[in-house]
Amino acid sequence: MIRCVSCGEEYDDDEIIYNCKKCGSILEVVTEDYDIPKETFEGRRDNLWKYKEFLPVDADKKVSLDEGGTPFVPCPTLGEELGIDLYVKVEGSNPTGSFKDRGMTLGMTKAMELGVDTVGCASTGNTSASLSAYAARAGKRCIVFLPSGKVALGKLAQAMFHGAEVVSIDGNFDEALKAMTQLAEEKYLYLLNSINPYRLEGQKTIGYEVVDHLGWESPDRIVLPVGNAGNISAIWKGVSEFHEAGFIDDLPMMTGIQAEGACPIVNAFNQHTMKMTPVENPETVATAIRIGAPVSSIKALHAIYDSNGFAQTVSDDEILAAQLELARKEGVGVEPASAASIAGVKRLVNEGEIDKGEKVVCIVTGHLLKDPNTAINACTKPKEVSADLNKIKELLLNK
Ligand SMILES: Cc1ncc(COP(=O)(O)O)c(C=O)c1O
Ligand SMILES: N[C@@H](CCOP(=O)(O)O)C(=O)O
Repeated sequence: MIRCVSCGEEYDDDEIIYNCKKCGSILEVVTEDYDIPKETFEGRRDNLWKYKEFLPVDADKKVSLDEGGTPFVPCPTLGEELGIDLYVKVEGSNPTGSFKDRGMTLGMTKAMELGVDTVGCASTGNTSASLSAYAARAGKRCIVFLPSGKVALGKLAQAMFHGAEVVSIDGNFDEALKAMTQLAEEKYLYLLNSINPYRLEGQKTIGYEVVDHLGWESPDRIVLPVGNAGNISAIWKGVSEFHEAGFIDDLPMMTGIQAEGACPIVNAFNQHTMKMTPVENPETVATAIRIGAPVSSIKALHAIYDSNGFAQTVSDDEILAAQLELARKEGVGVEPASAASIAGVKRLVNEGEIDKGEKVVCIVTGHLLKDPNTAINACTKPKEVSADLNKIKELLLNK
């Protein structure tokens, strides 16, 4: 069953619907059976289908590239510097290099169940990269709208290479999503942005995996970048479900980080309101979260308020510095948006919002190679030398 998060109106699973017909708000899938012992998952392969009893599609008919089961990596150097117990959940290790694959395996499996022939999305890059791969796997037509000139190279290459029909929109992501949503409402295609509640059912497994990694305990805090605001909502749903099922006693403080130039959720949080006012011209180096009107703002703000969490901005300089630091001190390569989580943790520790000794899990959402241009621009150019050993030694000595 699907339910409106605002008025509670209920809809059947086989109805293709993105907003409540009664009040216009967004929808969620209702998990009905919590009577499953956690031992059920023991000995299963480490991917998100390990938790199939909590997923609202038929796992035997899944469209899958073996997503989920991503590395959970301690960060002792950064953690010690900050005085916290820090971990990163490396979502760049998913098949197309971002957490979106978790959503797409669910979304595409649902698309097959519904019998649709065309799928689509608007994207700042990763959603389109993922959808195009899963559509190729499922043999479906795929249409993606991208904001012209604002998509990182790796992501654009993926969407094109997997055979999506890529349309470059002369406008920002929010405008592209509006146009794509209208197409979906006219039943031209099945929309697989995160307004689709089945997408988020896949992404909630990040929350499942974090507590599973920690030996069925909740961390004190989960920190992640927020753009269209689906992921923070999904992870909160995941940990809340495992709490409801009795697998964990506590819940994490959900902490969302946005770039200073694209921070409608942080603005709402600072005003203690549920009302998100869109940012007209969002701008940030972290193109993945260059979003001014997040569709899941209601769910995200609930996640933050209900978990006693926090929302914080970081500057582009802080994002780029954190990206480099994570790569050089811990060996973990992530794209700029993902590094916003680390930049946010640093700020919140310095401001005393995160306590010393807290167990903090940052969700690093996408791989470094998604945005090679930004990575290369952050480094000094390689030195050039002929293949002469003496010259090479001289160069290395004059480091
Ligand atoms: C790498 C990356 N990180 C973070 C986000 C933000 O996630 P959400 O839109 O679910 O808030 C996105 C896309 O939106 C992304 O591609
Ligand atoms: N960063 C996203 C923006 C769209 O988010 P979605 O979760 O609603 O699909 C992207 O990669 O396109």
